[in-house]
Amino acid sequence: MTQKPVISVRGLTMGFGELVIMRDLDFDIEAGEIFVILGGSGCGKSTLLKHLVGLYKPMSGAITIAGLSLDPDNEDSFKKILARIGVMYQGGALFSSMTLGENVALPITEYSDLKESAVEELVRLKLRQVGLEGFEHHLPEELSGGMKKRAAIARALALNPEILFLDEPSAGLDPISSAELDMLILRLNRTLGTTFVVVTHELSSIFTIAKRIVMLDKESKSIIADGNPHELKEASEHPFVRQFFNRQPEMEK
Ligand SMILES: Nc1ncnc2c1ncn2[C@@H]1O[C@H](COP(=O)(O)OP(=O)(O)OP(=O)(O)O)[C@@H](O)[C@H]1O
Repeated sequence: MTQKPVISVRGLTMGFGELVIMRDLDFDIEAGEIFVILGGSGCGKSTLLKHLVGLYKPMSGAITIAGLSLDPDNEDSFKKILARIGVMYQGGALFSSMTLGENVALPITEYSDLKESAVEELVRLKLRQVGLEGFEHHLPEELSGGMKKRAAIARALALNPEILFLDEPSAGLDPISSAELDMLILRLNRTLGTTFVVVTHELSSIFTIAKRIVMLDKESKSIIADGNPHELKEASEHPFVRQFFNRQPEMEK
C-alpha cells in the first residue's frame, strides 16, 4: 500500500560555501513511518536533518513538508511547518536551571494562549507519555541520562507535532537506557501516529525501530541504500552497506 509522503526531498544539494556535502538527494518519507538517516562519521547526517527542519538552506533542490514548500524566507508557510514538527538536537539539552515541567511548558507558553492550569495539565500529559509522570518538579541534574533524553522528547512533543526529528537520541546512553528509548519511540509512533526521522549509528536501534533507512556516503556524496534495514542486510549489493549491517553490535563484540 502506498501512503502519501509527509516529507519529499527532490534534487537536494547541500553544503557550506564552496564545499558540497551531498549532491542531488531524492527521497520521500511516508506519514507514520520511522525513518532513519545513516552513514559514516561526518558524512552529513546532521546537516541533512538541519535542512529538513529549515535551519540550513539548500544549495539547490526542494523540500516539501506536509504539502508545504519548506522555505525559511517565506515566513507564513515556515511558521505553519514549524507548528507541525518537533526537534531534539544532538545532546537533547534541557535548560538546567529549570524544572522538567518548566522545560516542557516552554514551547507551550511560547506558541499558545492556554491558561496556566491548562499548560500544567498538558505538561503532566507530555511527561506521562514518556514515562516521567510525577517528575515535573525535578531539575535535569536529578535525572539519569535516559530520563533526560525522555524529558527532551516530552518537550519536543509539547505542541503535538506530526513529525519528530531526533538527532542521535541514544548517544551517550548505556545499552539498557538506549533500548528503553527505542521502545518509547516505537510506542509514541504507534499510539500517537507521529512520524519519526532519526539520525543514529546504533545497529540494534536501527533494526528495532526503523521501517526505512537511507544511508549517506561521504565519498560519492550520495545515497547508497534506501529501504528496509532487514532487507538491505540480506540483499544490498553495495559492499559498504553489507559491511555496515553485518557488523556485530557493540555489546556482542
Ligand atoms: N555549519 C557548518 N559550516 C561548515 N561546515 C559544516 C557545518 N556543519 C557541518 N559541517 C561539515 O559538514 C560535514 C558533515 O557534518 P555533519 O555534522 O552533518 O556530519 P554527521 O554525519 O552528522 O557526523 P557525525 O556522525 O560525526 O555526527 C562535516 O565535514 C562538517 O565539518
